[in-house]
Amino acid sequence: MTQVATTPDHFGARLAKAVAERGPLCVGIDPHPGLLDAWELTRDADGVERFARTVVEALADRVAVLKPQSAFFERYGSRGIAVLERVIRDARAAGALVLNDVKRGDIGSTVEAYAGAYLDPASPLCGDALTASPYLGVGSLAPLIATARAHGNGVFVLALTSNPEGPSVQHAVAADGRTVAQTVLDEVASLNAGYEPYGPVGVVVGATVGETGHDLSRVNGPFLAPGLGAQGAGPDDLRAVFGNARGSVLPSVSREVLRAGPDMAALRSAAARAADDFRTVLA
Ligand SMILES: O=C(O)c1cc(=O)[nH]c(=O)n1[C@@H]1O[C@H](COP(=O)(O)O)[C@@H](O)[C@H]1O
Repeated sequence: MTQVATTPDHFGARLAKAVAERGPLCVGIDPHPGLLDAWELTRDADGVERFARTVVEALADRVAVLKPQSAFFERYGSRGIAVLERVIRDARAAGALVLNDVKRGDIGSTVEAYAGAYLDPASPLCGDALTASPYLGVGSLAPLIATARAHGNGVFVLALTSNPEGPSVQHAVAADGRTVAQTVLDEVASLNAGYEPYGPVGVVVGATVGETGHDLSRVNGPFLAPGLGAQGAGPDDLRAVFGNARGSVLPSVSREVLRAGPDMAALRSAAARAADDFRTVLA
């Protein structure tokens, strides 16, 4: 876990390059039943496939990161998972980085299997990164970090989530006086030490969380910032939440952009507008 790689193709470098070229934006592919209705698609694997493939066709050649939310595919069983496989493959082929939003966390020996499923190129579900939950201990995620490093992929660890229930766990104070979230931030910082422009282990900090008093300055990794749009936060909140760390923020929106569909030109303009707004605030 102390190995440091600063080769240009580690995930931090790949993400920084994608953001520089395409703008600071991650678009979530979240085929909510209500969105399937609005797009006049069926609430089944066929509907999800049409939905997700439209997003990929409209956006994968222009946004930095696409983030399929796995549960919306899993709920349709093996056919839904097969759709997810194709979405991951096609989005990456069109040049987007794919962040598998699976929020996995378990004992280390099982985390090893998740690493094989989502971060090893031998798997049909392999993306460029995944979301992970640290509540079995950040150390339990070691197999994810090792597999990510081995293949130039990344991991985004939940720290200060965008939902209102998050602080009851994440602001809890541990025996050493730090909050749970600060412990996560500090452990991730040590995993990213020595990397440039930043390391392959990101953290999730919602744009909704306000000024929490946590120290974000040492993470040396990307910040995934959901909570924008449908959950109420706007671009200006990024300045308040991230302060001087805002140069490493990857804003993430799902419904706010997806509601513009199914028209592909409308999806593209919604994404372009969001990327422009975020670029201005994060500069
Ligand atoms: O890890 C995430 O992506 C995530 C973390 C978090 O703290 N809050 C959060 O909303 N998300 C995800 O980000 C997306 C937000 O969707 P919208 O509210 O529609 O933009 C959903 O897929 C959530 O599961």
